Amino acid sequence: MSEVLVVVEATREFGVKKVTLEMLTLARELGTPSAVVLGGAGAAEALSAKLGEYGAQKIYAAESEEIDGYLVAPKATVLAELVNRVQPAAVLLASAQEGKEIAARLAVKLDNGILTDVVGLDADGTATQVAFAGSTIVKSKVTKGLPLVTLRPNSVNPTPAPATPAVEQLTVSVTDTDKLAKVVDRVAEQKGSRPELTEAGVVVSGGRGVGNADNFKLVEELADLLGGAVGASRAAVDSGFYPHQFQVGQTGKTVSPQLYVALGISGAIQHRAGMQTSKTIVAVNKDGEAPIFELADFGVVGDLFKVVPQAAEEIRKRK
Ligand SMILES: Cc1cc2nc3c(=O)[nH]c(=O)nc-3n(C[C@H](O)[C@H](O)[C@H](O)COP(=O)(O)OP(=O)(O)OC[C@H]3O[C@@H](n4cnc5c(N)ncnc54)[C@H](O)[C@@H]3O)c2cc1C
Repeated sequence: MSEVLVVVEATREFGVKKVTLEMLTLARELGTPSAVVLGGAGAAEALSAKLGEYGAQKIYAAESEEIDGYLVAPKATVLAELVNRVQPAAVLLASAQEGKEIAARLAVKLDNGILTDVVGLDADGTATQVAFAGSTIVKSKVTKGLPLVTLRPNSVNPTPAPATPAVEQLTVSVTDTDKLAKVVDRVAEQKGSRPELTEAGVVVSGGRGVGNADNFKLVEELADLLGGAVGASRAAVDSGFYPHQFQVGQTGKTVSPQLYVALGISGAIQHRAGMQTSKTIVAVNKDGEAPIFELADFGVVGDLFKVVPQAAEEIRKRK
C-alpha cells in the first residue's frame, strides 16, 4: 500500500494536536500512514510515541533552525522534495492557519490541485466539503496530481492503532527566498483549564448581546460546566469583550464541535463560516427573527441573562 503523508500539527505546549490523530486515523483508510514532523531539533522524538499510538508506520523528521526559525516557506520546500521522492497516495494537512498556508504553497510547487476544509476523504480520493451554511454537501476530487487535502478539525473520530514508527531524518536544504519571513518571537499559549478552541468538543460562544466583558463570565461558566471552550463573535471581540484569539468566523477560527452554543449572536454569514459544521447548534437570542435560528438545531427565544443561569442550574443538578 502506498504511503499517505500526514503533516503533523503540534505545539510546544500541548504536543500533538487532536486533528493530527484524526488525520492519522483517516490516512489508515487510504494507505500506510507516515507522519511528517517539521520543527526544531528533537521535535520528532517528543511526538513519536503519540504518533505511533495512532498508526504512524514511519516518521519523516525535518528538524533544523531553518524549519523552526522561519514561517511556512521552508516547510513547503522540504515537503515538496519528500512528495516528489516517495510519491505518496495522498497528503493530508490540518485545516488550520499554518496547514492551509503550507498546503497552498505545496500545491503551487507541485503544480497540483488542492482541496481545503475537507470533512471526509474516500479511498478513491473523493473529498467531502460542506458549503452554504451547512445546507450543501460537496463531493470533489483533485484532477491534477495526488489528493492534497486539508482536513477540518473534529471531522473524524480518532482511534488508536498502535505501531512502532521508524524515524527518518530528512536533509533540509532551503533557498534564500524561503527565508524571507523570520520568526522573531514566540509567545506561549496560556495553558488554561479549558480545551483549545479548534479542538474542543463543546464550544460556548458569546456575541454582542452579552453586553460587556464582565458579562462574559456567564459564557465562561456555561462553557466550564459543559467542559468546553469559549468563543466569541467579531462584534464581541471588536467591542473588547473577549480577546481576538477566541473569535469564531471567517476572519477568526473555524470550529466544528459536537455542540456549539451561540449566546446573543445574530448569525451573520461571516460568523456562520466558522461554526456551521458543528454537529449540534443551540442558540439563545431574544430576537426570534435572528438568522442564527435558521441554522440552530435547538433555539431559545429569550434573554440570555435569564436563560443561561437557568440552564447552568439545571446542568449542575444533573452532574
Ligand atoms: C470581512 C468581514 C469579516 C468578518 N468576520 C467575522 C468573523 O470572523 N466572525 C464574526 O463573528 N463576525 C465576522 N464579521 C462580522 C459579522 O458580519 C457580524 O457583524 C458579527 O458576526 C455580528 O456579531 P454578533 O452576532 O455578536 O452581533 P450582532 O449582529 O449585533 O447581534 C447581537 C445579537 O444579540 C442578540 N441579543 C442582544 N441582547 C440579548 C440578550 N440579552 N439575550 C439574548 N440575545 C440578545 C440580538 O438580538 C442580536 O441578534 C465579519 C464581517 C466582515 C465584513
